[in-house]
Amino acid sequence: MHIPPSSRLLQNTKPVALYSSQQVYAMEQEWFAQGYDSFALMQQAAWQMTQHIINIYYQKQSCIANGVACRHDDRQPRVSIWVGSGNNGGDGWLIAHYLQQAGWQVQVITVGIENIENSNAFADMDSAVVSDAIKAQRMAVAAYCSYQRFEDSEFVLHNQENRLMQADVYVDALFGIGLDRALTSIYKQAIQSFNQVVKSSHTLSKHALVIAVDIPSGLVASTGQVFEQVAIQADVTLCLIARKFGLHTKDGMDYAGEVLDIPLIPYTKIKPVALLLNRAHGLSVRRQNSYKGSYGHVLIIGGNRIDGSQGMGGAAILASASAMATGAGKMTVACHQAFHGALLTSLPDAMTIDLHDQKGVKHLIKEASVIAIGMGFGRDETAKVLFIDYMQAAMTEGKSIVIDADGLYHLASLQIDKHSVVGQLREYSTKHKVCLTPHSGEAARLLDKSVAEVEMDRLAAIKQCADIYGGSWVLKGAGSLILEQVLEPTLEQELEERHVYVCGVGNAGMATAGMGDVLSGVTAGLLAQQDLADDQRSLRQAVLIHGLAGDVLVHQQSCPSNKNVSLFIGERGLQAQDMPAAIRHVMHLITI
Ligand SMILES: NC(=O)C1=CN([C@@H]2O[C@H](COP(=O)(O)OP(=O)(O)OC[C@H]3O[C@@H](n4cnc5c(N)ncnc54)[C@H](O)[C@@H]3O)[C@@H](O)[C@H]2O)[C@@H](O)CC1
Ligand SMILES: Nc1ncnc2c1ncn2[C@@H]1O[C@H](COP(=O)(O)OP(=O)(O)O)[C@@H](O)[C@H]1O
Repeated sequence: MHIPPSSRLLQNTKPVALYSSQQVYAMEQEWFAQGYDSFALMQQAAWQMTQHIINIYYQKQSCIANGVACRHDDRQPRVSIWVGSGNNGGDGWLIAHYLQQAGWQVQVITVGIENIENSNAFADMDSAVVSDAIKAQRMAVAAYCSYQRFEDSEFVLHNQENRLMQADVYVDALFGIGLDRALTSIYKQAIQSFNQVVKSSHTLSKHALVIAVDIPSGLVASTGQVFEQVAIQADVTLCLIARKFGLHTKDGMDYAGEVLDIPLIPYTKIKPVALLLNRAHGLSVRRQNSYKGSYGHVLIIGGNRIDGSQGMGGAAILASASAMATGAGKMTVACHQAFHGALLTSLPDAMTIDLHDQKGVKHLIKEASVIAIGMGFGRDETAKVLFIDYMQAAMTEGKSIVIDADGLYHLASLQIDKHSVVGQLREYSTKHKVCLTPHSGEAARLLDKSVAEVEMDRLAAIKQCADIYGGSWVLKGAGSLILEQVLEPTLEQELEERHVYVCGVGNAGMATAGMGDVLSGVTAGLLAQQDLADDQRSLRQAVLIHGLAGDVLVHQQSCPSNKNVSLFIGERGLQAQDMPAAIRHVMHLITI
């Protein structure tokens, strides 16, 4: 369900625990070890999903006229249920059975099932050798649910466009959490046909409903990966037992639709792989008796121009404007002199210094409370020397540090050189705040991997980055991941695995140049404000404020006061330069 950002801002939405497939299997095993029966659990799952399907369908069909619900269409709904050979398919067979009992017209399409048993339906039901999926299939077949094999050439050739196949509701029970590798061709074909059949069922006045059992088939529950962009496009996902990590990061966000939980088994002690965050921490109001020095001094080091190549002054401008928009007290920008004029035109509140004035910049590092380094910093050898010099100065002075973009590029190359700065940084980050903000391309370089490898398992990638370099990390992208360093941890904290957070806000309008510079600015701006509590100026708070600001710009209903503040832009055409105004707005809305 799309939650308007206003509710994210104002409601007390708790973090949602997210789990991997392996963890959900472990929960099931814990449950069965207590003596509970697996087929009973499947029946319970299917029964609850059936009730949801009926309710969702009629809710969609109904309109409220003068407070009275009226239906558009009184004929029995048609449902097409696509089942695979595993337990997800078992759920599908039982849903077919229950919906047929409820009077629905049911058609089951099987994929990857060789033999459908239609005799001795209840024989051997208790035998351990009969899998739950087979038991479910036997029940549905014995109840005369009609079914058809997808593999039958007749189906593939004639039925895709056949109007008889069209349904009001499509249920995807091909794969659940068992999908762990790229799809073989028959499944790929089946998923593509499913999406096509759904599309051809849509009419001008009616949109067929797609419901995924547990997770849309094609989407990997533990990673959010979809292979070759082939997955079921669901309107609603009925998520069984525990919320899957893959529904909220990467491709999951494009395929899952609204996610409804069906918990089935009570509380588990298994620690989630991540927590989904939708809401920023409320900010405390400022003391009236305060001055600019109370809110910190941010030094942005970036915005370089290498002779004969493109300039990157915009990166420093965007980062500094965003840091100021969070409420930082003072700002100095160390950028190439060529950009000082442009910077002061757009941000007269900032002070400037030449990026190459090493003595001057190092003096300012002493003065500043936070340095953010790397945005448009340049990647040549001279820039690398400056990077090392400024990093060492910042560490000597005990400053909070944000490293982004070209700063991360240099860090990766220093790791290859086995330069002492990397070790120093890891050690330093155990006592001081250091935030590193790569996207997957930058993370790949830092880990000496391909981008595809990082994307395949973003959770593993962010953990590896933190292990190698220390500090707090965000791995940017749809559903950014955040892993924060605990400063001077107790022995207990050291042993305990840290939480990874998933950012549940933000939108694809933010996939545009300069948005990362904005995030570094927000991160530095918050860190500078020492009147705020640790949670209020953490890296995850920065990522949330950044995402919420993007949402404020894209969703008109996002903030009640938008009527007066014309912030609405929409996804296409949103620019990084639009963000500071929205950041200010979010800062205001979350101040309590
Ligand atoms: N075990 C239980 O008690 C419950 C399980 N439930 C359902 O069971 C599902 C999990 O069932 P399964 O573990 O059988 O897994 P699936 O039904 O998701 O997958 C089944 C099979 O597909 C194979 N497979 C994986 N990737 C493939 C690919 N790319 N191409 C071809 N075959 C591939 C796997 O090896 C496995 O044999 C859950 O998602 C949920 O829907 C629910 O009924 C709740 C209770
Ligand atoms: N589809 C999306 N959904 C949510 N956030 C996004 C999306 N695309 C980009 N963003 C966010 O926008 C920012 C882009 O950063 P980055 O790729 O570093 O941009 P640049 O290098 O141009 O500054 C990140 O914080 C990222 O998480």
